[in-house]
Amino acid sequence: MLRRERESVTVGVFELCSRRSCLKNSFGEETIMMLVGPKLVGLPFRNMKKKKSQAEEKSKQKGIFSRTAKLEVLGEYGSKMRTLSNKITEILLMCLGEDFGRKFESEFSNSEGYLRINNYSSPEIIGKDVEGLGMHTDMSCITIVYQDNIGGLQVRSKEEKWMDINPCAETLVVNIGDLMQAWSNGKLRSSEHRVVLKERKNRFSLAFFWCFEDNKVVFAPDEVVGENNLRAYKPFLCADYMKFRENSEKGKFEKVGFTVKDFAGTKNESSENSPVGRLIETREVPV
Ligand SMILES: O=C(O)CCC(=O)C(=O)O
Ligand SMILES: [Fe+2]
Repeated sequence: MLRRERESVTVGVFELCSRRSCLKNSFGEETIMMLVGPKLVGLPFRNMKKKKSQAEEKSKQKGIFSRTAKLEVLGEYGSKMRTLSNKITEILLMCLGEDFGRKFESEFSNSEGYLRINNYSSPEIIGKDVEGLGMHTDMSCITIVYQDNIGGLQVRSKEEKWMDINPCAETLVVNIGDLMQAWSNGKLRSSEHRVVLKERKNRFSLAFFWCFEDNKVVFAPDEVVGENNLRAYKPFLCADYMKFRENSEKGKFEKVGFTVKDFAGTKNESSENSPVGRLIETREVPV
């Protein structure tokens, strides 16, 4: 374990986010359209009591989660995701350098998880590239995605080709997000991905975003940058990057002008070609 287990957690608000007009949630009930971004669509998995009642109240008003049981199942799922996120982070740190797990675990010890239910309603027309979720990078350190068996998640390769990440039983997809890209000085690359709807069926996924706390200053430690590398990102406050992305409609899906590189890049890109990045940016992890 990377760090002490946090207090147990129960609840979050789980809402739809999609560029399309998806109006039902995965339970077939009314769903609120929300802007993309973990901070806008979910509550962190903590401060449970107060947040839980707020969430239930809000859910009742909107006709979502009429039964507490659903919240509890999702809460349990979120709790497992927290544990898994810690383990994955530890492995990533180990990939970056010897003993980095022990040295830098504290940097991630106040991270928070946000869970989002994505419900893509069946497209009216199907074509090659009907996007349920346009190309984007996640703002998180890492994201753990569960997708149902419909398929459609794609990741963009270095050669700018879309590759299918096919659903696979008992398998989760792990994406590196922008915060980790900045913290690792570009050694771990935030994956560009999207969802295309290829079938006239509802598609459902759960995305768990593991993010630094709002007031964390994101800054790659010298050892992570490495003696012979230049620093690729200026230090920035996590919350400021979230705002940068969320405050702009374009920032949610447009790659150009709205990446962490645009926000905090120093134009020193030498370390961005590190072999580590592309190899572990997206990987399926059996659980
Ligand atoms: O629906 C999916 O498979 C991926 C969702 C996603 O990329 C996101 O919510 O950021
Ligand atoms: Fe994503």
